[in-house]
Amino acid sequence: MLRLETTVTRWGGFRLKADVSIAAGERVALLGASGSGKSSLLALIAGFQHPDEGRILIDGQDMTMTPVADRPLSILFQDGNLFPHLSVFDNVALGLRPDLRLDPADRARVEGALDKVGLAGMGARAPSALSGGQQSRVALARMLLRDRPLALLDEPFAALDPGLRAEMLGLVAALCDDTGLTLIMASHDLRDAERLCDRLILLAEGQVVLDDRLDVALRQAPEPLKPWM
Ligand SMILES: Nc1ncnc2c1ncn2[C@@H]1O[C@H](COP(=O)(O)OP(=O)(O)OP(=O)(O)O)[C@@H](O)[C@H]1O
Repeated sequence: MLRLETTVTRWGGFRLKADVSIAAGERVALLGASGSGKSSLLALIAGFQHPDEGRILIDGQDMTMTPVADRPLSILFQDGNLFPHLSVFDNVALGLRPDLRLDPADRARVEGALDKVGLAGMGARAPSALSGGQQSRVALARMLLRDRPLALLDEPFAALDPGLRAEMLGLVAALCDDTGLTLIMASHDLRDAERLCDRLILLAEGQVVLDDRLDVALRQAPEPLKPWM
């Protein structure tokens, strides 16, 4: 579903190199120290940045220079996912109709998505009237409606307490099970990765230093992973 064909990207002294294939339905955790290149790699896949060398293929199509909006993916960041001046309902509805022109069937789908993430009846509220966990759920409901086959998550729940974080990761896992979503999640936390992902890519200084099934990596505990265990 996704192939980074020897992409090389340079920013000043930093060089990010990736040669990675991800199959449909895989759930990949991108782990690495601060500054190792996790967000940069996601930005490359999303199309916010373009590589200096190599190609990015999605479903066999060369999308190296394709604009963000034309790539078949949705993105969830740690914050800044919601528009503060729009209601919760409208924030979710944007996933379906960016112009917010909704017919009754669309409105029912938005209500359905809110229901699915446990926010039924909260559509009229402003995002500021929700807790951090609830705000994450709104962003997740929008992702659900966007219905794109590839989801990029950049430490989306890092600001939440451990209980809520586990709950949100469980919700995303259920969503993946339901829809066969392919997922790539940047994280600092191997335990978070374990809750959701089946594959682990470890980055260090812009290079992939480990790429394996998560359960195998946890069992074998190779040297580069030891500090994370
Ligand atoms: N557009 C850019 N312009 C200049 N430098 C950039 C740009 N994008 C990324 N970098 C550099 O790339 C390096 C990797 O940063 P990146 O944010 O990808 O790391 P990270 O692993 O996501 O870190 P963190 O866990 O702190 O979010 C940093 O040195 C950063 O300054």
